[in-house]
Amino acid sequence: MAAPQQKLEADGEKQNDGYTTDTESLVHSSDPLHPANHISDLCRRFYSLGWVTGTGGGVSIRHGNHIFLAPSGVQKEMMQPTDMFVMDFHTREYLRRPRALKPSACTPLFMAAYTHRHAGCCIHTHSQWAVLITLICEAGLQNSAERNVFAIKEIEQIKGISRGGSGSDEIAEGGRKVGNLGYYDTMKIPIIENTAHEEDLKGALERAIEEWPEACAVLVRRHGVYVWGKDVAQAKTQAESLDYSFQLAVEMHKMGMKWV
Ligand SMILES: CSCCC(=O)C(=O)COP(=O)(O)O
Ligand SMILES: [Zn+2]
Repeated sequence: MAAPQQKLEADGEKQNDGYTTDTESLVHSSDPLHPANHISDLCRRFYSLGWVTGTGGGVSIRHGNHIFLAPSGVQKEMMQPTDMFVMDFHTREYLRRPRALKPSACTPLFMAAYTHRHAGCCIHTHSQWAVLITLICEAGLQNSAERNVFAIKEIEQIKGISRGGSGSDEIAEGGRKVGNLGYYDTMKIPIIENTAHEEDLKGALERAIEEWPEACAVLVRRHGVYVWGKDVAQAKTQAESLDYSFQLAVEMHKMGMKWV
């Protein structure tokens, strides 16, 4: 006869560790592209790029109506699939909450990208290139319109950036252009001011998303960048293309060259 704990597990009933055996299937998969596995893998890769060091930054994936989120304040490159939180997109209720962990403080920001841009993935980096470019814009540009946006053109890598924010639609609403930026287009990424607590960035990030409908990212001064895409591949391509552009602009600035 099964012991009481085994009986509960067999029935998928609520255990005293905060989640049911049913919810465990949300994070167990042999598929490396399953969101729980994918987030763990991406964070290890992003750690080596300096994007998620010292527990900062992170990645979230939307899979149907399930939002996969990492825990807060943990070493992101050490995470396991079983550390993931899973939230229902519509009810905002957690379907799975690992015991003794808190969901990422970036959760309201990731949710803004899912809600307002129909994103499938959102990446938050603490890349030093992102931080430096916000400082250069702050220090070098007197005009507030220029101070609060990073703009660059005639750099091949901006072809990795979608014209339409998330790039989720073949024909964008409101007559917006589709596809990726061209060599002679100008890529513009808004910059918002940092706040004492990550979650307090939500209002400014939502305003920037509304004001810049073609932007696929928002820079946060002295902090990093939030980048999204219609799926993981697009979010990752855009995060890489942006980081390349930030680094290039910083190096150009050091050589006294202008990037626009
Ligand atoms: C040194 S990390 C400070 C918090 C932060 O900016 C961040 O991106 C990480 O938040 P999380 O809650 O996901 O650890
Ligand atoms: Zn952060």
